[in-house]
Amino acid sequence: METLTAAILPQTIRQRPANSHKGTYGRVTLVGGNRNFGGAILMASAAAVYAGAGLVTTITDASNQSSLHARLPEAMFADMRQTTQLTDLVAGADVVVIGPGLGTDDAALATLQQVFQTVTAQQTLVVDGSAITLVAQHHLTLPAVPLVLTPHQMEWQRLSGIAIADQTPERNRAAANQLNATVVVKSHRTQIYTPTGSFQNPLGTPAQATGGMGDTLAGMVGGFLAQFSDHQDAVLAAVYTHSAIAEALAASQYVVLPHQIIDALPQYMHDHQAH
Ligand SMILES: NC(=O)C1=CN([C@@H]2O[C@H](COP(=O)(O)OP(=O)(O)OC[C@H]3O[C@@H](n4cnc5c(N)ncnc54)[C@H](O)[C@@H]3O)[C@@H](O)[C@H]2O)[C@@H](O)CC1
Ligand SMILES: Nc1ncnc2c1ncn2[C@@H]1O[C@H](COP(=O)(O)OP(=O)(O)O)[C@@H](O)[C@H]1O
Ligand SMILES: [Mg+2]
Repeated sequence: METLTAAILPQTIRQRPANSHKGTYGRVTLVGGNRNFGGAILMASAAAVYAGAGLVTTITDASNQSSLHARLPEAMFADMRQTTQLTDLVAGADVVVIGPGLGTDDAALATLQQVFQTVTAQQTLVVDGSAITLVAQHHLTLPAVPLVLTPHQMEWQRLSGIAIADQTPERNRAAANQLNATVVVKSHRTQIYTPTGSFQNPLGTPAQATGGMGDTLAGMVGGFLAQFSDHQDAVLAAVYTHSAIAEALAASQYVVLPHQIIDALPQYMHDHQAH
């Protein structure tokens, strides 16, 4: 297990070439947010935008449209129930993030299965939150595309069958290999299992223990993957950045809110890009 350091940041976060445009920085489509969990997909979408993704589309319950646009006019909206449009928007993305606030009812399951059938090996799929729980509950087969799973320990228990107390690096490594995915096992000291390595995040604070913190990370992972060509580095740098910003804010705050991490992203990435 390799411990991450700040070296992952300039190794990953490139200076933007002058001759570039929004297409250079990737299209991210995020799917989630039922009637009750609209905030989750809003935070994930905002994290992708503020991390620098070139174009962000949010596919969510129609009841979330005005709050999404009030908070995040940069994101495009599509109704999760309009299945033809959903297929088109998923097919057109470089990175698809599914799960924040998706819920686990029949409609959520149908949406997840449609996304799984649509994604191709040219795209990267980030599976988070409810989507992980649905895969576990319904024994779904994950699509054969580049995959990043971002479970917290309970979601990982559901998916891998490894009880939280038994989630050792050796067992986690074996389960990640079997899933043929990069797995970010989130805890107070998050571990990342990529196809070629196992990494420990040395950062993070209990000030982060608040709803929406993982939704925010999922959006950041999507935003980093869309922009930075080395996918392992993109995931590692997103995890590191999320906790590093939280630690900095926690020096003077009892709790760190997800939107505060999102707000801090552009400056943090500016300050830690390659020179
Ligand atoms: N504002 C919103 O709309 C929010 C929506 N959320 C969404 O709610 C759905 C359900 O996710 P939840 O994670 O809340 O529910 P889950 O039922 O999947 O997991 C939460 C349970 O896992 C336990 N647990 C054990 N180890 C843990 C660890 N290391 N980290 C986190 N939990 C651990 C918790 O105590 C809790 O009982 C997801 O789709 C999520 O995206 C949540 O993110 C909360 C905020
Ligand atoms: N005590 C803690 N120390 C460090 N990081 C924490 C702590 N508690 C939570 N986190 C981080 O917060 C995030 C929580 O993710 P998750 O449980 O999926 O939240 P949600 O689904 O509510 O958005 C993870 O990145 C986790 O590592
Ligand atoms: Mg979560």
